[in-house]
Amino acid sequence: MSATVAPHSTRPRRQAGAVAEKVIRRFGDRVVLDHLDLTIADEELVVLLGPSGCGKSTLLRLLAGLDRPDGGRVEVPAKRAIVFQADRLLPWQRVLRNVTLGLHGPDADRRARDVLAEVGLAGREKAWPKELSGGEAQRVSLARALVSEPELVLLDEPFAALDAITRLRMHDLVRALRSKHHAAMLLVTHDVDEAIALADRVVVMSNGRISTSHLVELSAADREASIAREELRSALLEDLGLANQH
Ligand SMILES: Nc1ncnc2c1ncn2[C@@H]1O[C@H](COP(=O)(O)OP(=O)(O)OP(=O)(O)O)[C@@H](O)[C@H]1O
Repeated sequence: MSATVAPHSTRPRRQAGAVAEKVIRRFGDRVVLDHLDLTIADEELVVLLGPSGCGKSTLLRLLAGLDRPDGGRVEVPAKRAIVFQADRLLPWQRVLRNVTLGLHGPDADRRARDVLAEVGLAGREKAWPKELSGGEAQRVSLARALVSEPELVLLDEPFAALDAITRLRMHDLVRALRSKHHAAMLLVTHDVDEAIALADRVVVMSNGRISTSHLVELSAADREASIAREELRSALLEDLGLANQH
């Protein structure tokens, strides 16, 4: 079966933040993605959960354009950004240059400074990556992703290496950035609580496909504590085969 990867911008009208249709990805004999379908609406934040090794990063890499499917169709906007678990900053460049990397134009520095201020790092432009905490380094990674105003942001376990308090601060930051940047987002995590805290929709992957999809129509307060939250949490744990865990 042939595979296509089409940037939206070649089409007259954009349908959604991203579309994966009947996507297949094999590594040797192993079929990791098996006719997977997923649509992400404009400005929607979808969280992807699934057991280790089920193919979450493989899907993200396809949507980022870092890999190609063996079959099916991937339709994504031309402007995309990806943030990984490890910050991947260039150690020999200061914070500002790490953010302007790949940016062109006379206002690149100003835009980078603005986004650094948004992520709470005003005044740290001249710092070296080795001088940053883990949370600060991931803030720089977010700034680098957002500075080009992408229409799709892919986040592969971006907060997994951070301590619990820093992680909660990063959730606040993602919520604040969303209201300003209006990108569609797909965030991979192993953390059901993180999924409920952030998602418009949580999708669960198993056997190479999206097996379930849950809209999260909860207020900010209800995401913290409510019966609906606990019901969603139980449903997600069941989907993941972790129903006996609390
Ligand atoms: N380049 C590759 N070559 C061969 N096998 C690969 C390659 N990339 C991924 N795989 C395999 O595909 C499967 C899915 O990997 P992937 O990293 O997408 O899983 P994941 O769901 O993101 O896992 P985790 O939650 O542990 O990060 C794994 O069995 C992995 O070994």
